[in-house]
Amino acid sequence: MEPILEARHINKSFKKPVLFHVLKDISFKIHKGEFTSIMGKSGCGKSTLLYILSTMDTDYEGELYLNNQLITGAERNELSQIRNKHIGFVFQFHYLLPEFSVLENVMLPAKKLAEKSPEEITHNAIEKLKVLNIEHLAKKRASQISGGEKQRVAIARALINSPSIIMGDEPTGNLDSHNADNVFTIFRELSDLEHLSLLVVTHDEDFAKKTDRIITMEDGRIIT
Ligand SMILES: Nc1ncnc2c1ncn2[C@@H]1O[C@H](COP(=O)(O)OP(=O)(O)OP(=O)(O)O)[C@@H](O)[C@H]1O
Repeated sequence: MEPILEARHINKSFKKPVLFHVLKDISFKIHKGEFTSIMGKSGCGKSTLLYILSTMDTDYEGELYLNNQLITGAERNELSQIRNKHIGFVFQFHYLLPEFSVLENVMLPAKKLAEKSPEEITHNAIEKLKVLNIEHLAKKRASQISGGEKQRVAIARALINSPSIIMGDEPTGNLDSHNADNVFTIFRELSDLEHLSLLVVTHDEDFAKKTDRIITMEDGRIIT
């Protein structure tokens, strides 16, 4: 099976305040429909790696492939287009625009991509809200909904452009156990039913144990 995402020999160093080799020869593949978690002690390099995998940081050595396309070395505009189209993000903090409605928040990445008509984008956004069982919140302002609901809106927003992969940085880190379980169940279904790939950095061992694979990092390396 072809990988959705492949990292080949990724190395990264921070130059300041002193030279620090933070990622050391990281190589792995993520296949279609695979639900993978990344674990490791604080400071081992998880967020730094996710930043590179998500194409936000281009200052590294090695190669990164998305859908078999080499994206290392791509120009800023091209990278931004690739990111909007193929990668969905869910963070610890939802970063919704509080004064915008739930529907408008979900539509934003599709408007940015500008490939579809406003009618189509609205239709797709409502479909995503249905998938996440929050259609009834469409007209509410993001500031008026609960933390668990906000995270579901953030997931709907991550899905709007039908990405190949969802990347999460501590997506349940700010949620109580009930809402964290809900997020896990949503991710599990996206993986099992929609064959979406998911790559999630987490400190939550219970969450990680239920994923298909755990990548464990230590001191900038993958150890398992
Ligand atoms: N811009 C930077 N300049 C220099 N050092 C940095 C920079 N960003 C991160 N680091 C260092 O790189 C190491 C890895 O940081 P990173 O945030 O990737 O760790 P992490 O595994 O995600 O930690 P946590 O679980 O606490 O979020 C840490 O020692 C951190 O202090």
